[in-house]
Amino acid sequence: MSLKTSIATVSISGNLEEKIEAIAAAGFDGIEIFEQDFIADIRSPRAVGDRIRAAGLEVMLFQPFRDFEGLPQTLRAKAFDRMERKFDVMQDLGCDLVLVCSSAHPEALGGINRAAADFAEVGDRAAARGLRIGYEALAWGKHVNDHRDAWEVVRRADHPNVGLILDSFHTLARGIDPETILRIPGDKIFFVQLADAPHIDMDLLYLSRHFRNMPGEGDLAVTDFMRAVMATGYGGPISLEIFNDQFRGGSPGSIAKDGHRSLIALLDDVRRAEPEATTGLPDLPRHVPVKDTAFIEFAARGDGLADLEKLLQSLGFYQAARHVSKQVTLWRQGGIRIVLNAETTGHAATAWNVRGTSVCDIGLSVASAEDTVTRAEALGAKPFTQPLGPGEMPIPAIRGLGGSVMHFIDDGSLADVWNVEFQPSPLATTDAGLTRIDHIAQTMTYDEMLSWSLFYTSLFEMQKAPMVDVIDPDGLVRSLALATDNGSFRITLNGAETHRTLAGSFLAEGLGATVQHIALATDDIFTTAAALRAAGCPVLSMSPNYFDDLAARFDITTEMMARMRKENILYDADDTGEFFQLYTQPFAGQMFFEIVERRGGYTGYGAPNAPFRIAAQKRFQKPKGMPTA
Ligand SMILES: O=C(O)c1ccc(O)c(O)c1
Ligand SMILES: [Mg+2]
Repeated sequence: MSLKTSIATVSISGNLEEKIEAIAAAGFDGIEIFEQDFIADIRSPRAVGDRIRAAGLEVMLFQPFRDFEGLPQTLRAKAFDRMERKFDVMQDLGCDLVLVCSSAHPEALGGINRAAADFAEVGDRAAARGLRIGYEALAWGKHVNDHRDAWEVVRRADHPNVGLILDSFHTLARGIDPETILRIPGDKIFFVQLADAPHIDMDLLYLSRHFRNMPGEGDLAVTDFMRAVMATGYGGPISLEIFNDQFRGGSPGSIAKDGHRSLIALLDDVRRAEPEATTGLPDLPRHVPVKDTAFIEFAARGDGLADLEKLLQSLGFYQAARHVSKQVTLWRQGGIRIVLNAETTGHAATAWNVRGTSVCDIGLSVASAEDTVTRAEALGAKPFTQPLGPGEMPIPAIRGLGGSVMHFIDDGSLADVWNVEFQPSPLATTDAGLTRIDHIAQTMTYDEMLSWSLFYTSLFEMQKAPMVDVIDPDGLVRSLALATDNGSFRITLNGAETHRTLAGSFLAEGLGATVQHIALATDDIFTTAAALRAAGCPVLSMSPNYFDDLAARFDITTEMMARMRKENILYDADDTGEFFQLYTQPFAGQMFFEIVERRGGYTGYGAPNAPFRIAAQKRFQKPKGMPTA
């Protein structure tokens, strides 16, 4: 047995035809017809049903039928008539299951037995036509707003054509323990809808209709919910029902693909947590634990290349090797590798043509590069290859953010790549104490953030931190941090809503999402800062007001305050430890490097400092009308 996947038409943008095409292309088995999408279409129910089947999809559910149960007599008779009309449509569509959501009608009367009697009667009418009814508890239903009550109605209706529909949003957003699902026999669950949502304290109807998102994109325990569903022996479809304002305006194709990716990742998690569960999903390698960032590659040429080399030198890097056959150099310091690629053909050249100096490739160290690419492809990522030049090794890779590339290096033969492909230069004698890449910050539009967070969390063993708002003088930027448990790989996603923010103008100028800054770790930021100063590194200077405020907020010794002011070192602290940061001035448009020192268990990114850092950076962007210190 294999679980079938489905998605409600309401989840994606476009007209019904565009939705059908996107859903079929993304690889779903079936579709839930949200009635509004059907009513807005000009085709007959039969033509729509035929079109969906021609696209290779099954019409799995017709929904929603509202305000059915518990009505007083005249309204009740009308509801039954209305149901007969919808049965006509369903038969023409070729769909045998309708979702009845619990009534929110002001005149609906309560009473489990009254509702059960309504369902028993409508069950007979459905049976006469070979149709089935599924009852779903809306979290804001007037009398029934909990799947346990909906199940009691279905149980008492005791009709083979009447079953329960579970929706993870309604159960989890109300804080109902998903383990309660284990009391329901799997064959009485007719359909399962899945949705995640962010943890925002607001009215549930509003949260549900505007902020649902794909499993894994929000904060609900959708995996636990699905585990419980599987443990009942449920074998029906699992379907996404995502009401989301951004998705309604997004690209149908990419939203549908994200949905499919989220279901595969979820089913894989469920199978690992509940080995008895048969999902029908082909085996795939587990979430990839990232050991470290192996390298970061820039596309750079001409003056841009010379500028970047100079900046790297001032940061304590040295040119450690040269590629055997390409115009590519390797720069090192501590455990950090930065590759500068000046080739005029291939991937880096394409990136340079589009964006100029930019990060075109990120290399990660993983246990198995092959497994990583296998999992990525199963989740719908695109593999990346390009013709190998003389002396080059085939390193597994996929497409990442904004058409960039991610390569994977493991301890097998690939670990040799630096010796095989590169000719070493003489060793440097000094450095600035930088040890490793602390994090990579990628900038994108706000609309792309959920998609990329799902990309990373579904492929790698990474956790999301809560989203934070960063105030730019010209608008809001949202920031979402993803990290492995031990901090071996950290990435921050910055979503810009307008082009006037620093992040937004970076996007507009650079033609889309990419790496905006790279944070490098040091064990002693004061020593590093002194080395940078001696080497002429262009450090970003902070406003004196910033340091006055720090002195007021934290117990920092006068001596340390003086050093921080002198070196432009920013500071943050929480219950677990301390954090020191400094920034370079912007280069190549608006990229920059950050230097960080973490003390104790601090795992944040200095978010409280971001508005002041951005303001300082913007002083470089706007020569006119800006006071200078
Ligand atoms: O928001 C609603 O009304 C609505 C309708 C149908 C559903 O299946 C649901 O979960 C919510
Ligand atoms: Mg639902």
